[in-house]
Amino acid sequence: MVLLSCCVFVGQAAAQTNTVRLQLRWHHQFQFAGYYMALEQGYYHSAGLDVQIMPGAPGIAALDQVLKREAEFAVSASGALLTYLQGQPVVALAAIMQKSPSVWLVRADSGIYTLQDLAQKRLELTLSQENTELLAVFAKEGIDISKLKLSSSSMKLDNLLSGQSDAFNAYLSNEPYLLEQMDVPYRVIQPIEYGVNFYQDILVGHADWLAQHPVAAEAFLQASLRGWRFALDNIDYTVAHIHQRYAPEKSIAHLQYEARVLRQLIMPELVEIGHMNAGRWQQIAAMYLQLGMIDQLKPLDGFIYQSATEAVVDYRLLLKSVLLMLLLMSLLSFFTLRYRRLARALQAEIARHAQTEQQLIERNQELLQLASTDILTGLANRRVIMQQAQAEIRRANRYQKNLAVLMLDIDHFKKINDQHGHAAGDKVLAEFAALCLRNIRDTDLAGRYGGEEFFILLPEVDLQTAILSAERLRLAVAEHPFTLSCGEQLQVTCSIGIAMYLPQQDNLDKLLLRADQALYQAKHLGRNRCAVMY
Ligand SMILES: Nc1nc2c(ncn2[C@@H]2O[C@H](COP(=O)(O)OP(=O)(O)OP(=O)(O)O)[C@@H](O)[C@H]2O)c(=O)[nH]1
Repeated sequence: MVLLSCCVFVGQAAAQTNTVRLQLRWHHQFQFAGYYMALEQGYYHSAGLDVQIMPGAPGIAALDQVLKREAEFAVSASGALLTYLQGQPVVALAAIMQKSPSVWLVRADSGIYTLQDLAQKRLELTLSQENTELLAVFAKEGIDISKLKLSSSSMKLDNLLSGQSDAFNAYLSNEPYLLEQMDVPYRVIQPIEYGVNFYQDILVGHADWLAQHPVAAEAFLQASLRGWRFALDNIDYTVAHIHQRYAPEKSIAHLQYEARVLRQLIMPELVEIGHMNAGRWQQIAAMYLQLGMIDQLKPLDGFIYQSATEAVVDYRLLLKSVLLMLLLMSLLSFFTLRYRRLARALQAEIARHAQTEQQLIERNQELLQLASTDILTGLANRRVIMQQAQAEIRRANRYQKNLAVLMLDIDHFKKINDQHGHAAGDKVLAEFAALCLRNIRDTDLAGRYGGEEFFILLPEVDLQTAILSAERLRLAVAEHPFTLSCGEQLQVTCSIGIAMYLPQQDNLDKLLLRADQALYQAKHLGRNRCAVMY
């Protein structure tokens, strides 16, 4: 809705045609090239403006024409600020020349080299507020202006050439060329060399008119600046047009000279054409105060043009911003979707990796289990039970704890295999292992030593307890009915050798040997019994 109304507003602004008069400050020449080109290139027309460009002439003060409402705009000088400070409703819209072309022109044979040299000489000056910088520079150098020998300018170089005047207020882009054509050597004394640097060729308007026609004012300004950009980018074309259409009395070479000099003063490569700096205007105002041309300073807000159609410009900016925002949002959405898709894919990949890792861990655990477990009985295998025995020996040593071991062997196991088959033997072995586990403590460790031989570690158990445990185990086996798969039940007994770890003087081999000897003794004594080897 806002966008729609702003478009309508802009459209209306362009649809109206305003007649506008521009008063130049001098005869037609390249000095006003931008305005001619804005007209010739149709920039004014596109902006809904019907522009009439009026040349200046001796006796016509461009700024006065605006104040008298004889023109809507004028090309004036920095002196326009003085007019404003004196209370006139003048507004500066743009400063075309960043450096002023106003200079004192003297003959090379005059013996005049400095501003001080000029102080005693006869000076030809167009006495207008537009030329105040040529006087300001004297004041800045501490030279009393009231003592200067000023005479009103003849506007021609004749007096300078004949010696009736010593210095002539000239435009850097104009009179020097004429002297060069006449082969008259000359010198210029520029205010800028003495630190006085006024803007020059200021596009000004009447404050009231600007307030009443904000859209037309802004359109005129922008079209004019566009015209200037075109003119400076196309000097040959512009010069030819000015020569043909406006200033046939000026040669192409003269216009080219003018264009070259003014381009250096406009400085389009360094400064945006028309740029005005409030601080610099303040300095110019301060100089007027120093010269006694004004009593006091005042804010320059009313003098420096502020686009009253900023709303229009803002709407355009808003439109651009909204479009930019939409573009950014689209890009953001695109990347967000893409990111989400990538994130999902990444999450799936991570989950897949985690699952694979888990499977690997489980597989490793299985392998570890397989490597450490006896498959038939589920007990620790010989390698593991021996490692555990070593660890328990170290612990018993370090903490001075008891450690008992039991070596178990099923009696006449060969017969079981022989009479009932190897599978039946396996079943008995598995059931025997389960019986062992059920009859030892959680802290005890059981393993298959090999064949029908088993090994049990009893940490922190003294001999008495070891004997009781072994006996309990033996009885449990003897009383347990081992049931074969065919349903037949077997009575199985076992013999158990008991040995105690002897701190400081024992090792695993010696301990095992004693347990084995005890087992041998138990077998030898008739089986189904326990024996101890000390
Ligand atoms: N079914 C089965 N038999 C095994 C396994 N490991 C060893 N054996 C058998 O166990 C029997 C052990 O016999 P022996 O060493 O003569 O001892 P025994 O018959 O138990 O006699 P004593 O130990 O003197 O009471 C052998 O026949 C082995 O083949 C096994 O994993 N499964």
